[in-house]
Amino acid sequence: MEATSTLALSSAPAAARRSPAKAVVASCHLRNFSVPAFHLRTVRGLASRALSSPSFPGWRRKKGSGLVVRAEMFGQLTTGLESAWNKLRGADKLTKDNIAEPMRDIRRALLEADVSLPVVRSFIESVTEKAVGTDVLQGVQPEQQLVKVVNDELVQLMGGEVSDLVFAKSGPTVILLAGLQGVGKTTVCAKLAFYLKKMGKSCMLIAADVYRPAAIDQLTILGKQVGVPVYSEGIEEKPSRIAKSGLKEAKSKKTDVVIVDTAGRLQVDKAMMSELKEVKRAVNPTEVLLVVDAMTGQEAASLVSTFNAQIGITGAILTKLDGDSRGGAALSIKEVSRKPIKFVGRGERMEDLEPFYPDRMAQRILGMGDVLSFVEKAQEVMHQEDAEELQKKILSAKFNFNDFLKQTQAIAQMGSFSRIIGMIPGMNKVTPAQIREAEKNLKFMESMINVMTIEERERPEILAESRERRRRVAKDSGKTEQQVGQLIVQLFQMRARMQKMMGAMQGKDSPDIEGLMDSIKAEDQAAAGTGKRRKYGNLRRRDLDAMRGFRRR
Ligand SMILES: Nc1nc2c(ncn2[C@@H]2O[C@H](COP(=O)(O)OP(=O)(O)OP(=O)(O)O)[C@@H](O)[C@H]2O)c(=O)[nH]1
Repeated sequence: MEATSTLALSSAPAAARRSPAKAVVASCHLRNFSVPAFHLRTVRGLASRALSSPSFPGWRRKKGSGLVVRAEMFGQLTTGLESAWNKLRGADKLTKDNIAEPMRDIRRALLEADVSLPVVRSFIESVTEKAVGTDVLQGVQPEQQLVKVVNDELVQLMGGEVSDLVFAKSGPTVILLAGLQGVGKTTVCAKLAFYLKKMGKSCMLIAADVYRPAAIDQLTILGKQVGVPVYSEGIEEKPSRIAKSGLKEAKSKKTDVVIVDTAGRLQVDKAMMSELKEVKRAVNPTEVLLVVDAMTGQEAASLVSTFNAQIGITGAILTKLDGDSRGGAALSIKEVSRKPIKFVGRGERMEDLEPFYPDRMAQRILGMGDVLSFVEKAQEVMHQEDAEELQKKILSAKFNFNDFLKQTQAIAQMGSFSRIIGMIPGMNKVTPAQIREAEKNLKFMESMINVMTIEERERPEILAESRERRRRVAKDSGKTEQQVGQLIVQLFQMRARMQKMMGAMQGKDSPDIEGLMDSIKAEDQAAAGTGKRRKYGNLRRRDLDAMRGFRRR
């Protein structure tokens, strides 16, 4: 990684505290990712939506106050590492003496994250050696230099490069999945098929878990859900025979990829291993992937070693990363077993399986978000035309409730809020409680939008001007008139913010929304029964003008 990118990365969290959306864009630019401009706008739009939401108190707290809450995924490790950087504040270069204490913090943070001891030892050794031996670059703070060394070493520790699935040169690619009970094997079968389908591959699932009848039903249901055929012969036949016959059928149907689900056990035992060996012999898989649960920490890494020694595997799939606040498994698997993590599961939904990118993971561990995954998710759910249309609307101050709903749905399709937030630099410190609150708030807003007429959604001005309409929306959605009023103000605030950002990005003068904010605050405190209040309900003339696209500014 170049020095400039380190600087960009290091400054991203600070910038994000001021403006997460800007930081996302800046990170993309500075790090020289070839992200198309309209996607950047989409990202900015999504981020600004979040910014405008009243549900992120941490994002709009007063100037100078810090975010004080912990990250969800890998939060413990991120916080531990932060204390290491802080110890170097004020130093002018990295020396053996001044990095001793930060290195102790890093060591402690890694051990607390359940990274295996030999891995921690060699990591600390290597970071120390590289940090002390490096000349501090002009304009780079020593703590930033250390962050860079730690980042590079974390990437190496997790395998350096992304490890892609290998496909057979001819005939179906066979992926054999193994793993202990309950780690998420059956779910991964379907998630993987869903992922491969998106790549344009045809798939078939083979139900070779004959010990748990429910596993066959579960696979059949999930197969239907993702639109992939499931081959099964019930529980009487031997798994190796089922796998062989399934493969024969897949060949006859010219299926690209066959995924074999096998039985799990509570712990490693001889019977499971010999059965797996038999299935492996029967289908000669291209990939043998061990599914492990991230929450088991370094235990997952030793399981990968054991399975590799006994049956020979090609890689691991790490599930339940969404519930793992420590990170020991992700950091130990490659180093301990020499086998790469190929995919990670980050939730229960079919779309919650992603390739494992060591560099992105390192950035998340360092609290710098995962801009690329965020952009990719946005690209998946936002079509180019939608993004361009949205941009036009933002520029002409026509962003309406339909766009609001569309974006809310796009965000929902991107996965849970916590995942999205975790991907934005500097935003990994939003608490789960704040995220839940945000989700609740969106639902609350949606319920009011759902009862609006088509015209009202398209032209929110008519709602702002008619107290009758607001009353009706309030009544139909079971909310108060004031809540409907607030929602309308919020939409216009959003317009204002988006325009402001667009203006800033294009070097134009940006409209001042502070006035609008003040008037809203004043409105909240205004006594009922004033002339203006009677005319516009709880909205004022100044708000309305601001809403109509800053006509008077
Ligand atoms: N939060 C979360 N839950 C997951 C993930 N992957 C799987 N699960 C859940 O874990 C539970 C067990 O998953 P299964 O797919 O049934 O596990 P299995 O390994 O096939 O279990 P056996 O067939 O008993 O060996 C289910 O409730 C899944 O929804 C993940 O990445 N995140």
